[in-house]
Amino acid sequence: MEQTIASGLQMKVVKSSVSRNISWKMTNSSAAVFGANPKTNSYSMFPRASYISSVKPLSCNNTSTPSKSNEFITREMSQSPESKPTLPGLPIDLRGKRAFIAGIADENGYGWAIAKSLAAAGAEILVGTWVPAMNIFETSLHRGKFDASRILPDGSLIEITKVYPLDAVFDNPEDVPEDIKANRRYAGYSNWTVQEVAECVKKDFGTIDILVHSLANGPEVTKPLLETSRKGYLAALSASSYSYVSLLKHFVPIMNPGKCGATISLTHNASERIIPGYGGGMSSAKAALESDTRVLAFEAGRRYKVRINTISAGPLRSRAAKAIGFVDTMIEYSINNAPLQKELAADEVGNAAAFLLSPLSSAITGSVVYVDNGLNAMGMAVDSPVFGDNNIPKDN
Ligand SMILES: NC(=O)c1ccc[n+]([C@@H]2O[C@H](COP(=O)([O-])OP(=O)(O)OC[C@H]3O[C@@H](n4cnc5c(N)ncnc54)[C@H](O)[C@@H]3O)[C@@H](O)[C@H]2O)c1
Repeated sequence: MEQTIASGLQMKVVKSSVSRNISWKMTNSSAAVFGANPKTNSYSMFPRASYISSVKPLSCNNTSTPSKSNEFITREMSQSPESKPTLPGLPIDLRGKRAFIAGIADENGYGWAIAKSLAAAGAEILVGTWVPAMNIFETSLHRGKFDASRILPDGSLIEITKVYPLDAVFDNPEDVPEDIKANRRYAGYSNWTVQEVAECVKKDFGTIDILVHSLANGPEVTKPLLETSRKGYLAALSASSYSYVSLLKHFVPIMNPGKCGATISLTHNASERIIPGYGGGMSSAKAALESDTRVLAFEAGRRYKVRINTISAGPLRSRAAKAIGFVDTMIEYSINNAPLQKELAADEVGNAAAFLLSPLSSAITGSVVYVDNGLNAMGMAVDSPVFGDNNIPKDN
């Protein structure tokens, strides 16, 4: 029996009448595979050596028909170098696309990981860096401090075409107060309000295809909401939510529409669940960001054919997260309680972002996409000491 399971891909199903096992054999060569590499437990969106010459389902002793053929394919990859691809597979191909990523100031955050995934898929990378962090970021980049983290899956180093100074709290020069103008950390930089940065990008490159908002700031994040000042609360919303509205307002008009005109932001589950310690109005800011994602998806979709999504990411030891003060505990909590018991890697968020910013997700907009090992789906902390030795199933 032969079945076509993907465009042009032919698969031969050989059924043994004795064992009822089913083996799958690729005819007409092989397929590029996305997902986890079973040997290294790492994740990749790149075909590399992921070509199949012969595929068997892992455990189908008691089944007569395979239910998830793609899963079988992904798990049992033959990495034989002799295997030659004759079909292109299903790549995340962003060659010829230009991305602007707001919110990179070092190699440890989600913005950097997203930049790497987009670059690995072929996109040109422009970066917006918070003005006070600009000097240290550019210096470190040029001195090679990030070189070890610049390596892409094919061995090349990510190239950032241009870094723009940006302060996403200010829309245009008229908004900038005197104390900021006089601040020595802003001295020497110009054109860093959102409107000016968009104008500079337009002048330098004409258009972009992809916009990433990977920034947040809550000056009173360590304070409980009940103790947060009005000023602190509004500052959190200004830097972490309205900044996305402002970026879209100024950048969407220079975005190429269609399947690749896409933007994402990064949110946190504190928007919809109580996360004690994520204070200072930051939970409110993430709730606003998620609500805005839906409204903006409608407006930008109708007017500009641009897609707007947000990734609700699990905990990562970024500079911003360390400022909150308990990110290690959050990581441990997630490992103990999430369906997938592993530490979330930044590139898992980067790869999900690349998908959401690629034509492969051309019908997804207005969505909150969870990339958190499934923690958001839990309704109970299975490691709670109140359960003691009671019969709570913690795993299978
Ligand atoms: N790290 C986590 O555990 C986690 C979890 C879920 C969501 N997120 C979100 O991911 C996004 C990226 O954060 P991260 O954790 O990777 O930390 P990060 O420190 O790498 O990124 C935050 C960036 O925001 C920039 N920034 C702050 N104020 C700014 C301003 N006014 N204008 C321009 N840039 C400004 C900082 O310079 C920094 O580069 C944020 O939206 C954050 O809330 C993080």
